[in-house]
Amino acid sequence: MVSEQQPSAIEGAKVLMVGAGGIGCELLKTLALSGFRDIHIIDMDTIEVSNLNRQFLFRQSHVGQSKAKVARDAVLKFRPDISITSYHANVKDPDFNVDFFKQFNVVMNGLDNLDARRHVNRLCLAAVVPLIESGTTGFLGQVTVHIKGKTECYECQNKPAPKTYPVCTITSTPSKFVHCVVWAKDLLFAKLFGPKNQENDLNVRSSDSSSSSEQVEDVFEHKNGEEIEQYARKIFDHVFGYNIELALSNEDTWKSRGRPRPIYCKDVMPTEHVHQNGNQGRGSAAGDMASVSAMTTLGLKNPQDLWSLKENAAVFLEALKLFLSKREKEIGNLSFDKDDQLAVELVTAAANIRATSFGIPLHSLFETKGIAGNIVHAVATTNAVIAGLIVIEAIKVLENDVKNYRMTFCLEHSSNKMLLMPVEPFEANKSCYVCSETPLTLEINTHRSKLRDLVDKIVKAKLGMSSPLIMQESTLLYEVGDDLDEGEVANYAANLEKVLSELPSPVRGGTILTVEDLQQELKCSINIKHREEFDEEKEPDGMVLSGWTQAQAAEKNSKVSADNGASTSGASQAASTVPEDEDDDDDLQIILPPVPGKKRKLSDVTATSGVPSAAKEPKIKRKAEEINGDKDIVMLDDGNIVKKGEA
Ligand SMILES: Nc1ncnc2c1ncn2[C@@H]1O[C@H](COP(=O)(O)OP(=O)(O)OP(=O)(O)O)[C@@H](O)[C@H]1O
Ligand SMILES: [Zn+2]
Repeated sequence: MVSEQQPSAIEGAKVLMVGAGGIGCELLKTLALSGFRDIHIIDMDTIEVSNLNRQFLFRQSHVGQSKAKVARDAVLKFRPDISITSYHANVKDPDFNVDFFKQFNVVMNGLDNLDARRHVNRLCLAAVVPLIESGTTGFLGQVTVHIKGKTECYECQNKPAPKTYPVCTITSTPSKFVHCVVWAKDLLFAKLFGPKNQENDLNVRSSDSSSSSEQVEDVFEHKNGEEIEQYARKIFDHVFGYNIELALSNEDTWKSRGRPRPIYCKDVMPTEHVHQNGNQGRGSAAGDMASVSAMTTLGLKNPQDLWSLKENAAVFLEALKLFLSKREKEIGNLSFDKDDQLAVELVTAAANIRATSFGIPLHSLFETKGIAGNIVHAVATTNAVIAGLIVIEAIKVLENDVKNYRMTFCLEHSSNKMLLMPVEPFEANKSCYVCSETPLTLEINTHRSKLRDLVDKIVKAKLGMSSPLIMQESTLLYEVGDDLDEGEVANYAANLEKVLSELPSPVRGGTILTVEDLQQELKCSINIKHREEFDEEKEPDGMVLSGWTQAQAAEKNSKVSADNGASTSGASQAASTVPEDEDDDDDLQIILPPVPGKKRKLSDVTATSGVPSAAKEPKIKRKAEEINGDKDIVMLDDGNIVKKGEA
């Protein structure tokens, strides 16, 4: 595929890479060795020891240094004649605006989170710069090409929602270890260390009891003067003893399942023992967060060991006490982080104690960390293959070889003897609010919901805007920015706390709001529909946004997620999730639909001057198909590789 013209197209190109991690290191090396001479690279992170096994441009001595800079320096050693510009920064910084993006011929992502990917997608659309997007998860990976007016944008297809579990399985009837981990991480950890007064299903469970809800609140509150040891034991007894007794009192639940066993602290962990082996502070100097570890204090060394119930109880109490004594300032603002040793220790111990109650096999800290952090171990070879494919697509883009653009999926098991599946890019989704002007509809209780709810749950969380501006006709209701004067800041802060119908320019059913992010140059209209009631389980946000294709992952009466939000290495577009099935195994599984359907060619898209016509082009893109008569090549339903049973 090398042609006479390639060298000049490549040599004259100015390209931007975002992310210098697993894919990024491979990509920078491949770009440099393929003849690219002007490469810019943004990464906000510093090098960690855990990166060294696959991010081969980095060495032990680089730990703590900027990834973008070290990657640049490493590649310049073997290609000193080219220009590499590094930025140790977040791609969402305002400096990287549309004008910044306009200087590049192509942008390539090697990111690990949806938020940054969406942001780059919007800037590329606004700057009209081609984007090559990528992701890997273990052996799975994909590379997709997004060019305004020619292909779909990164957000034309919904991204899979994280796997969710029915609330009652997590709070009352766990049957797998993952249920205990989700309980420990999303309910218990969040209740102990997250924002105060949050609605939490631990409360729901407890308030089913005859005790007043006031008493329940008191259990988690660490009162002034209450000894840490006493507090830790009280929490233990409440969540592993009392709450299980409560669950048992609902006889109907246990007619067809094994009854759980309440576990009280005194039964497994006599007071004297805790005092004797308790927090002796070994290796956990105050102020040095990384070394605060219950395992270290208790002399437990191997993270792959299975702990006994007694050891789990000791770790639970010790970890809780260490949080209260050494990390007191963080309490109220913590969310579970797989890289936080003490958090993983507490969650492992809590999940194992709960698993013991329910007769579920116990797991080591190493295994629990993988489950809780949604970790799929990175495969260096997948990253290398994906980086190679990115460069191949970048070259086609630079040569305007439109007919040969491909998205390529990298599979774990061959399908029709193929491990790499090239697929013609899809046309843009006409109802995509990002790359088309389709208005959205928001059902909301305008008498109850505040502007803050709309900003946090819809504009930021769903629409992915970081610096939003909200307008009702010509009245600005909300805006963020450095250039606001004090009066404006106070005015917008006051608006946030008002219910929609009581805003200076009231928002009611029939109102059309304009929501805009100036940095992303993205603007969309939201038609407001007033609705009185929402189903707490199915519509936990108390509002429903529609107007473009909805996420397909089944919500299944659940708001408890198995994912902590940011995927690790993120073959986000390829990796879908499935609703929980009690019978599913924990293997990754790729689901290929039957070969069907009509094929859709990119040439059809370009033939309509970049405006795909629904009449000419039936909706066939979500089906597997043959391409160019090659029967060995199929594409995936929804462009998704479905990972089964991963949590
Ligand atoms: N908003 C952002 N701006 C700049 N760089 C980003 C942004 N978001 C993510 N990145 C970078 O993208 C890279 C993704 O690389 P990778 O998936 O290998 O993750 P990692 O953090 O290096 O490894 P792991 O998550 O497995 O510990 C990281 O280096 C990360 O710093
Ligand atoms: Zn789109």
